[in-house]
Amino acid sequence: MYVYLLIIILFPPMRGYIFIRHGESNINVEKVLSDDVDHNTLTDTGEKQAERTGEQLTGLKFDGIISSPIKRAYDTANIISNYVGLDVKIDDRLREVYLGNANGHNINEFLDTLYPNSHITGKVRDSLGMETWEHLQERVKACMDEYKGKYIFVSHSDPIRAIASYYMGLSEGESFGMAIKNASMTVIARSPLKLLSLGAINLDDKIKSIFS
Ligand SMILES: O=C(O)[C@@H](CO)OP(=O)(O)O
Repeated sequence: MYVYLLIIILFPPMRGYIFIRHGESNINVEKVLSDDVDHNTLTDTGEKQAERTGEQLTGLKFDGIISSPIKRAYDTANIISNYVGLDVKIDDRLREVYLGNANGHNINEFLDTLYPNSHITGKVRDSLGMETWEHLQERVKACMDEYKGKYIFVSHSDPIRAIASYYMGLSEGESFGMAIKNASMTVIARSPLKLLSLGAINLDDKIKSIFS
C-alpha cells in the first residue's frame, strides 16, 4: 500500500488537456467581440470545422468534455461529443473573457481610437471594465486543477491564449500575436508540464498516444 502511494507521489499519472477554440461564429466573420451566452451561432464553416476536429479525436480516450456555456462553444462541444462518445459538461471558467464595455463592439474601435498602435493591455482592459488577464489565467488554471485526468476543454481565443502564455511565461502583450484559430487544438500535458501543441488543426501520433 505504501509503495503504491510512493509511486503515485513520485510518478503522478499524466494529465492531458486538449483546449479547442469553438468553430467559426457569425461574430468572428463580423469581427465583433461578445461574451453573450445565448446569441451568436456557428456558421456553416464553423460547423464543418468542429466536425473535422471531432474526426481528429475519434478513437481517443478522455475522462470528459468540458465546455464554456457560450453557445458557439457549447454547440462546438456537442458536435465533437458525437465523435468521442461523451456528454458535454458546462464549466463557467472556460467562458469568453468578460468584455465589459467592449462587449458587442468591433475590436478595432478601441485600438484605433483609445490607444493607437496598441493592443489590449492592462490599461485598455481596465478602461473598458474588462476582466484582467491574470484573473482569466487563474480561472482557466483552476479548471485544469479540478479536472485531474485527460480532458477536452472547449473554450475561446483569449482563455486559450491566456493559459498557453501562462505556461510559456509570456505576458498578455508578448502573446498578443498568438493566433488561436477556430476549432484548433492547443494541448497541454501536466506532470510533467508541457505545451504539446499550439493552435494545431491536426494531432500527431505523439500527442494521440497520450490519449489512447
Ligand atoms: O476572438 C474573438 O473574436 C472573441 C470574440 O469574443 O473570442 P472567440 O471568437 O474565441 O469567442
